[in-house]
Amino acid sequence: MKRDERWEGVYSFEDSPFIMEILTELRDENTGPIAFRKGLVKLGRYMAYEITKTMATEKVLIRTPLEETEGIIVKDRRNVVIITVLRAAIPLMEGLIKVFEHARVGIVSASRGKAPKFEIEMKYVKVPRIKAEDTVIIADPMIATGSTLIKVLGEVKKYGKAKRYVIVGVLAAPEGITRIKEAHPDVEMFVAAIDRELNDKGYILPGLGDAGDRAFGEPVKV
Ligand SMILES: O=P(O)(O)OC[C@H]1O[C@H](OP(=O)(O)OP(=O)(O)O)[C@H](O)[C@@H]1O
Ligand SMILES: O=c1cc[nH]c(=O)[nH]1
Ligand SMILES: [Mg+2]
Repeated sequence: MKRDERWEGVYSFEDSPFIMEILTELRDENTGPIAFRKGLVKLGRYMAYEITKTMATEKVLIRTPLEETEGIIVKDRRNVVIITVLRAAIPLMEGLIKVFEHARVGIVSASRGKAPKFEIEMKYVKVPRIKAEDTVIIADPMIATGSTLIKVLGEVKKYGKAKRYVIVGVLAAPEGITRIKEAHPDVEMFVAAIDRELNDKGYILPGLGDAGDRAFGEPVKV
């Protein structure tokens, strides 16, 4: 895990060869939907494992079959709310919940309109009560202009004040990170990698394309 000095509380996993190998497969245009979804699940799992290193632990006394000894529990692992941003976060959430198996889960739909406005349509919001001891993990693989997550965070914060707000993503553009940190300075961000820039259609470069379409197929209008 590597802190990015351009912002407070922003981390990438560019120092992890294994996470970078999974990301390489996701970026590759020859990777089909089955491997793409599996890659997102894997990234969710391994990034969640890394994030447990930032969580509070507590000493516990237990007995082995032979004697008493001291161990630990990752206390905050038990107080997690995962917010899944439809569509592309579904496989990422599947990976995250393997590590945060106690998590309550909120589902939020968000669909980004076209450039230059990138208006976010949010029709479906089902979020559990958020408590003071909770770590709220907002899962969205792609952080491009940041508009989606700014809106999602604004909505999620209505459900109670958490101990931590943590975004988990795959790729982020610098523009999006800056906008999110300006709107929500209390948010931490963990992404596999921070890419170069956005193109004029709001896609991350070099990126991996449209994560939702690559995972689930391109939707059509009827
Ligand atoms: O940072 P932003 O500029 O807001 O863009 C990021 C959002 O765009 C994609 O969702 P999209 O609207 O394509 O929906 P989908 O997941 O259903 O494809 C992606 O999954 C993010 O949620
Ligand atoms: O590059 C991008 C930007 C937004 N959403 C995506 O799925 N990909
Ligand atoms: Mg999409």
